Amino acid sequence: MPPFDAPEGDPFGPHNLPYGVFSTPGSQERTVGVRLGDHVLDAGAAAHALGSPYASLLARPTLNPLLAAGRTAWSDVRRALTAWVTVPSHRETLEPLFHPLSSVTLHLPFEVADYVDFYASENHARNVGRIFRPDAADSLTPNWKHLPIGYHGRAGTVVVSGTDVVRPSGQRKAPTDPAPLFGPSVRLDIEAEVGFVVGVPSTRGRPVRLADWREHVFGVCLLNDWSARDVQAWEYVPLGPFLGKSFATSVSAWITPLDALEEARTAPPERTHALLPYLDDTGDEPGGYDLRISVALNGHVVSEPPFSTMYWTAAQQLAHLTVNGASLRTGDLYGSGTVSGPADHQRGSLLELTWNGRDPLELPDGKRTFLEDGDVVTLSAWAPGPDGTRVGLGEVTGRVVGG
Ligand SMILES: O=C(O)/C=C/C(=O)CC(=O)CC(=O)O
Ligand SMILES: [Ca+2]
Ligand SMILES: [Mg+2]
Repeated sequence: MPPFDAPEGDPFGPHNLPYGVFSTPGSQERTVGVRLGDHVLDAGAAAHALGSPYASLLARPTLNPLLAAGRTAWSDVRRALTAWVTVPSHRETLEPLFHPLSSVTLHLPFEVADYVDFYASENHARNVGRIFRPDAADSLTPNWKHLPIGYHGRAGTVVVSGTDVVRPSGQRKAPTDPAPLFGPSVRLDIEAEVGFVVGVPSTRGRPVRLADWREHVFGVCLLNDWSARDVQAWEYVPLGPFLGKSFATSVSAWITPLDALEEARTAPPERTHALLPYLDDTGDEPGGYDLRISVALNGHVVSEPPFSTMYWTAAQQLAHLTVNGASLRTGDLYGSGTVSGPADHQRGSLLELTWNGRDPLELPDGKRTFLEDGDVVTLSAWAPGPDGTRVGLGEVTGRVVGG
């Protein structure tokens, strides 16, 4: 077992070091782990063994204490971890604390406090507008370029990658149906998104400024916002998504710290409308991220959405989320919104990829419009890292089971 020798070019090399929570076979005990190659380092045990002051943040069953500790602690812990896994003299001490990934169970890495989901891809918003509101003069609603649209979701149904998703039941009514029907959704869909994990709380009544985003947000995960399109289309006017999106939201088991994504920072698309001062990022450091997402359905890649095309940045989303004085809590999670690029094969939902079922996908195992029971959806992603490396963002996967 060579845990210190993640092969050259491994997207989970020492330049990455994402955090998760794991347990080993036969043990109920969960603890914070850090991924290196295809191994997990028991971070709390490593801190103890090396006499590090960070043991109290890492020997915990969730990431919440580390999240709450703030940016200086985040950077210090990351620097320490980098040294632990790269300095040869630690090898003997740490070797027994590495576990093969295949031997551990990965858990939901943090206690999710509040969950918000945005709608920040212009390509996605225009596609959905055309599909859901074909008679509207503009595919974007009048507010879209002035504020990052979002809704508050259901934190208690956020599940970790690998958790089965039970097909939801609900009301639906197609325009041609004389009355609403009730039953299992017949338009179950995915949404490929990036999730942002809040570490440091904010004070009620005090909005978080754009410039302070990094003091609050710890890192990113991959997120699949499972959506029942038939339920959504019937229920969403006038208050927005409700039961069509609250039954399950899957997140990846690994949280990549922002510090691992420095090389991936990129400018967002040019703004076409002047922004109010609290959202105006003109002249700021680049607020976008170059994350390359891949969507696989039953093992076949059906889409490759580029996160760099997102119109609203995560900093603008947090500024907007708190501008009314709403406070943040450790463990708050917000989704970027479905990531769709301009090209057909860059769309982040089956709604768009099949144009609401009109144009089925041709897969080796048959045609597909929306999800069928037994289907497995896997989102994965990587970002450019230092010196031509890749930073792996892991994956979020889930299988649909009959309701
Ligand atoms: O435009 C609508 O009525 C609905 C849009 C969505 O379903 C999108 C959504 O959940 C937000 C997103 O992921 O972009
Ligand atoms: Ca969504
Ligand atoms: Mg959801």
